[in-house]
Amino acid sequence: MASSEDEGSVEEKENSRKKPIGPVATAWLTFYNIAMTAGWLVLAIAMCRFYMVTGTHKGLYKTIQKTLKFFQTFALLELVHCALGIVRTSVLVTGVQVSSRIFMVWFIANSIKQIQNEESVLLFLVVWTVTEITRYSYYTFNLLNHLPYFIKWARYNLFIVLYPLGVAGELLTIYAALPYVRKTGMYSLRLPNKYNVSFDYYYFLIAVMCFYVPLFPQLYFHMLRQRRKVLYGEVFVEKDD
Ligand SMILES: CCCCCCCCCCCCC[C@@H](O)CC(=O)SCCNC(=O)CCNC(=O)[C@H](O)C(C)(C)COP(=O)(O)OP(=O)(O)OC[C@H]1O[C@@H](n2cnc3c(N)ncnc32)[C@H](O)[C@@H]1OP(=O)(O)O
Repeated sequence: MASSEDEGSVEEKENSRKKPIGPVATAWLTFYNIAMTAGWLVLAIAMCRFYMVTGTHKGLYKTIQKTLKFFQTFALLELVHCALGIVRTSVLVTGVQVSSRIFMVWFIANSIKQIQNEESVLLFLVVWTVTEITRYSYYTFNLLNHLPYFIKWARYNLFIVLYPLGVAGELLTIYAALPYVRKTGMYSLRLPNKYNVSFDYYYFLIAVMCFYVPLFPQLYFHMLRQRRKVLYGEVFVEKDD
């Protein structure tokens, strides 16, 4: 994940690392990004409609959960894209980002119905939706070589505010889930059992919250570096392992 500025680096060095992707990969990525933009747009419209009709966020998660689970799970393909080398992103950075989202959707929001109406759930839903519409439309227009500046600007500026807000929404939601998890002992394995293994989901969730402390800054600084590269043309050279 670590990358460093190399004083002697030149643009050719950076460009020489850019492997052109073939037409099949380009066609697939274009399809994937259009589908994801559309999916998150559908979610945005469903959220707005729900609020306009009911005047509250209560019940929103239940209404949009199928679409959310489908498109957020589909994002696992981003790991495949990195692993195949058809996008120039680190598997590690993408892995942390995607796994934390999948975890929030499947093991928190989907599993613990009691927290689905929390304001913090609404917060991360709105933040994710704005982020993903911007991000996937950026990738789409970029692949088509017709990138409007406002989308580029939004992709590399909005995250400055949205990332901390999204993280706050996720952490507050996990925090709200703790009492329920402790009371019910869900997903926990107590001794004695035939596997002779004990697992406490409550402490696991506390550990996950702690993982945000070292991992979130890595993602945030990764995005700040991308921002400087894309908006201001600064050249970074990845350290070879
Ligand atoms: C099991 C329990 C695990 C628990 C872990 C607990 C710890 C978790 C800590 C982390 C917390 C994260 C919280 C997070 O969920 C909160 C939010 O998301 S809030 C909303 C704000 N978020 C964001 O803005 C980030 C959104 N996500 C991303 O941007 C990416 O996922 C990320 C990997 C972070 C960065 O993307 P990337 O490295 O790809 O940067 P670029 O977009 O600049 O792209 C780099 C180059 O790759 C090309 N690319 C990438 N993807 C595509 C694609 N789909 N199609 C086409 N091209 C693609 C892109 O164009 C760039 O190419 P080039 O350099 O040639 O221009």
